[in-house]
Amino acid sequence: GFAQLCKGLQGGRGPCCLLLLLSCAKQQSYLLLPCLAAVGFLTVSSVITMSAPFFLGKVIDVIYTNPSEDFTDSLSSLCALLSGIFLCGAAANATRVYLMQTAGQRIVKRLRTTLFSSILKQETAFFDKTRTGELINRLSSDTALLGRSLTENLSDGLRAAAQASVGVGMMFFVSPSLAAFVLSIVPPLAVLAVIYGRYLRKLTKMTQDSLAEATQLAEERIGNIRTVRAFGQEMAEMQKYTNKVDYVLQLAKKEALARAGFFGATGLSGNLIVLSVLYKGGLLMGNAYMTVGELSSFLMYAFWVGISIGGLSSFYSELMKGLGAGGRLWELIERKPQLPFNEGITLGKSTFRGALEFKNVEFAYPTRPEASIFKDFSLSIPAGSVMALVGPSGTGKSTIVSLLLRLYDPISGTITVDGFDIRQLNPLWFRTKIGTVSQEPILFSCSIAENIAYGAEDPSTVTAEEIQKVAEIANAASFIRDFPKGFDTVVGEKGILLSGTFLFYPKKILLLQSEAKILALDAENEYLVQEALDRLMEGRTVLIIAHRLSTIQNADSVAVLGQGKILECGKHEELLANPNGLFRKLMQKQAFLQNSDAFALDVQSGENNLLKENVRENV
Ligand SMILES: Nc1ncnc2c1ncn2[C@@H]1O[C@H](COP(=O)(O)OP(=O)(O)OP(=O)(O)O)[C@@H](O)[C@H]1O
Repeated sequence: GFAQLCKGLQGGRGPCCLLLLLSCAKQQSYLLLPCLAAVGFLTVSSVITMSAPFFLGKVIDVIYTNPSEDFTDSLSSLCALLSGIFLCGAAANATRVYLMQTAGQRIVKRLRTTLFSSILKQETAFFDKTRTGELINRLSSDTALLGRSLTENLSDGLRAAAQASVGVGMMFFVSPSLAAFVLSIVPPLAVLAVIYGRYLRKLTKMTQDSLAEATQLAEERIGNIRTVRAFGQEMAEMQKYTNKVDYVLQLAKKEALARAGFFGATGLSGNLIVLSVLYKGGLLMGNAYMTVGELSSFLMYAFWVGISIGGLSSFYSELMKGLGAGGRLWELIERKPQLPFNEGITLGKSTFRGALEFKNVEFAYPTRPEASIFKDFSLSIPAGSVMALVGPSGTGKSTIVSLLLRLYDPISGTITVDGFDIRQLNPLWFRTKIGTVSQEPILFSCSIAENIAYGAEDPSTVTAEEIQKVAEIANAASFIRDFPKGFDTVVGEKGILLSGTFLFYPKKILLLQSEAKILALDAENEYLVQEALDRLMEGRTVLIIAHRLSTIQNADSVAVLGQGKILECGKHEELLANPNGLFRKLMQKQAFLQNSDAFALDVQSGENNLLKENVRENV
C-alpha cells in the first residue's frame, strides 16, 4: 500500500495521497504524540514569526511619529515585550525541530529493522539476482531519506506553506495596491524558474546516473581484484574507470554552469523586485498612502514570502526524493519470499532419522533457466550411511547440497527426508538439523567462540564448556588455545583460516563440500582434521563431495554424477570393477590407477596427485 502511495504522490495525485500518508502516521502510535506536539509548536512559532514584521513596522512608526516625552519608555517597553515574544517563538521552533528530528530517527530505525528482516527472509535466488551494494544502499541511505522526508522535511514544508500564504495575506493587508503590483511581476518569473529548475534536475539525474555506473564498475573490480590481477588487467581497468569519471566530470561542469546561471539570475531578479517595491512604495509614501513602518513591514513580509517559497521548492524536491526512496523500500519490505521462511512441519525425535532421497528431480538455477543442471536425477542415501559424491567439475555437486538445504526448489520431482517432502518441512527447523561445511572459512568478524556457537541450534544458550567440547571433537581446541586470546580471538577479515572450518555441532545430517579443499586449507594438521572428520561422520547420514581416495574408499557407497543425473552408484570396489564404467575412467584420469589392470595403488602418491589436481583446478 505504501509503495503505491509513494508512486501516487510522485505522479501528482498529491492532496488525497497526503491524507493517506497522515492516516499511515496515525497507525504508528509512537509517532502520533510527537507529531501532534510538533504541529502545535509549529503553529505557535509560525504565528510569532509572521506577526513580527507587523510589530516591527509599528516600532518603526513609533520611532518616526512619536517623539514625545515618554518616547524612551514606550520604545523600551515595546522592545522588551517583543523580545519576550520572539524568545517564545524561537523556543517553539527549536522544540519543533527537535521533536521532528527524533521522530525521523525513530522512523529510520523501524524502517531499517523491518527492511533487514525482510531481506534476510528472501529466497536465495533473490540474492543471485540482486546486487549486495543495492541492498546496502536501501538499508543505509534510502531509509534515512524517507525518514527525513516524512518528518523534518514535511514539517519544514508545512511551515513554509503556512508562512508563504500568511505572508501574502499580510502583504495585501498592509498595502493592497503594492501587493497587487508585486504579484503581477512574480508569477511570470516563477514560471521561468520552474522550467529552468526542471532542466537542472534532468542534468543532475544524468550526473548521478553516470556516477552510479562508475561506482558499480569500481565495486565489481575491487570485489574481483583477484581476477583482475590474475589477468594483469589493472591498467585497463584504471583506464575504464578514468573514462567513466571523465564523463561524470563533463556532466558536472555542465551542471555547474547551469547552476551558476540559475543562482545569478535568481539573485538579480530578487534585488530587482526589492528595488521596484521600494520605488513603487516610495511613490505611495510620497502621496501619504503609506507610512514608513508599513513599507518596512511590507518589505519584511515580501522577504519572508520569498524565503518560504524557496523553502517550499526544496521541500518539494526532498519530498520527491523521499517518496522515490519510499517506493523502492516498500517494494522490498512487502516482497513475499518465494520460498517459505519459517512455515511447515517439524519432525519429532523418533521420526527424524535422516534418510535422504531425490526422485526424478529436474532443476535449473532461476537466474539461468535455460541451463538445465539436473534432468531425471534420483539418488537415495539411507539414514546413517556415508555417500561419497564424485563427478567432473561443474556437473552440479554443490547444487545437490543447495537443494538439500532448500536454498532452491526443484522445477519438478521431489526431495524427501524420511519420506517427507522437504517442501512440507519448516526450512528454518530443517536447516538447524543439518551440519554443513563449505569451502569458505569461518566468516564473521567476531570471536572464535561466537563463530563456533553460530553452528548451534540456539547460539544464545551455548555455554563456554560446550564450545570447548565442540572444539575438542574437531581436534581444534589446542590449536585455538595457542592464540594469545584463545577462544576470544577475533576472526578478522578471513585472516585466520581455522582448520576448524568444520567446527560445528554434530547434527543428524552432514553435508560436506570437498574434504580435499578443507584439508588443503590446513595441510599441517591434515591428520588431525581427517580424524576429526571421521569421528564426526560416525552414525550420521553424510553426503560428502569427495576428492580424496581415502574418503571414497571409506564411504558406504559412491555416486558418480554426470550429464545431469547419477550415472553409477554402488560400493567403491564394485564401481571400479566395471571396466567401461565412468567411475573407473574418472579414477584413471585422476591418476589413481598406476596401470589399467593391476589395482596397484600407491595411496600416498595418488592422493597427492589428486590434491595437486584439485589445487590446479581451483587456481
Ligand atoms: N547461483 C548460481 N546461479 C546460476 N548458476 C549457478 C549457480 N551456482 C552454480 N551455477 C552453475 O551450475 C553448474 C553446477 O555448479 P556446481 O557448483 O553445483 O558444480 P560442482 O559439480 O559442484 O562444481 P565444482 O566441482 O567445480 O565445485 C555450473 O555450471 C555453475 O556455473
